Amino acid sequence: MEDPWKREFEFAVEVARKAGAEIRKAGESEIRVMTKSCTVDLVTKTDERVEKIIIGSLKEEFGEGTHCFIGEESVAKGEACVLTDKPTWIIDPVDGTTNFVHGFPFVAVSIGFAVNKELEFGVVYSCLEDKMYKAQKGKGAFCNDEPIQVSDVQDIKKSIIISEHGVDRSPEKVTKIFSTMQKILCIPVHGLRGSGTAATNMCLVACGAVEAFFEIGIHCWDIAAGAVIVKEAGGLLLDVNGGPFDLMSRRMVSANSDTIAQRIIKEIEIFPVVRDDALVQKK
Ligand SMILES: Nc1ncnc2c1ncn2[C@@H]1O[C@H](CO)[C@@H](O)[C@H]1OP(=O)(O)O
Ligand SMILES: [Mg+2]
Repeated sequence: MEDPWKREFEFAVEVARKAGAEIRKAGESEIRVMTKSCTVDLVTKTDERVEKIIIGSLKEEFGEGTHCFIGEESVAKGEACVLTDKPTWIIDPVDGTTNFVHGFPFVAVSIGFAVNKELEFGVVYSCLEDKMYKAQKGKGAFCNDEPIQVSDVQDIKKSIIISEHGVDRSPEKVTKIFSTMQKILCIPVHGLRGSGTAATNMCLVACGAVEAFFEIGIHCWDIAAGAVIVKEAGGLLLDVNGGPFDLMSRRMVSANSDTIAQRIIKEIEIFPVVRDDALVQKK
């Protein structure tokens, strides 16, 4: 079958590479840090500039009328975060901003593309490692052009699981997050990890370095691209309650297999979050 989104996919890879080069360069000079929702929710001029570069390049190439854009920093400034049937780019210019600010070496550019609310392709460029992860629906997943596959480990006791703790430090939420982590750690699993970027975490599931990554609180731009990459590498995505994955719900389990996913889901203590598409628009 003809590939209707080939041009968009190839362009996304090039834009991600260009954005990653900008991030690397910016990391060499002083980084000016600002905050968003709270003192640990960081943003830099680089996040804003790189998002402008990405969206600007895409608009120039594909026009503004037919394509829609959901970008982390544009939403922070009040743009809509609603997925329609139109071709929609879902962008995190700097995933792992806290890592970027501290020089912790995992920072990714994440570009997902959905049509009719279904993800068609995803590109994650882990720019400090120079790893380009990409996948198109039905065409497999790749890292630097080599095919990648999820791990075949089915025994949770032989797994490594990733989770993160987000930016909400209210004691009730932190208690739930750590209680879940404690229960999983004590199954026991081989280890718990976290790279500090959701997009990279998903690529670690996709290439078989870990068996699963789950989180409550992530946003659509953190995981849109990674979702395609995990699926195309043979993995699966679920809601944290075991139901179907919903990109806008801010809840996700990505895993190499249903067995591993269900075992983790048994332990997850769910707490409420406001859906991405329920965020109040400021514009
Ligand atoms: N409120 C939140 N809760 C959980 N994860 C969040 C979050 N806000 C951002 N993240 C993302 O989760 C990972 C670390 O927890 C990063 O990918 C980070 O993306 P960011 O660096 O683009 O903000
Ligand atoms: Mg992010």
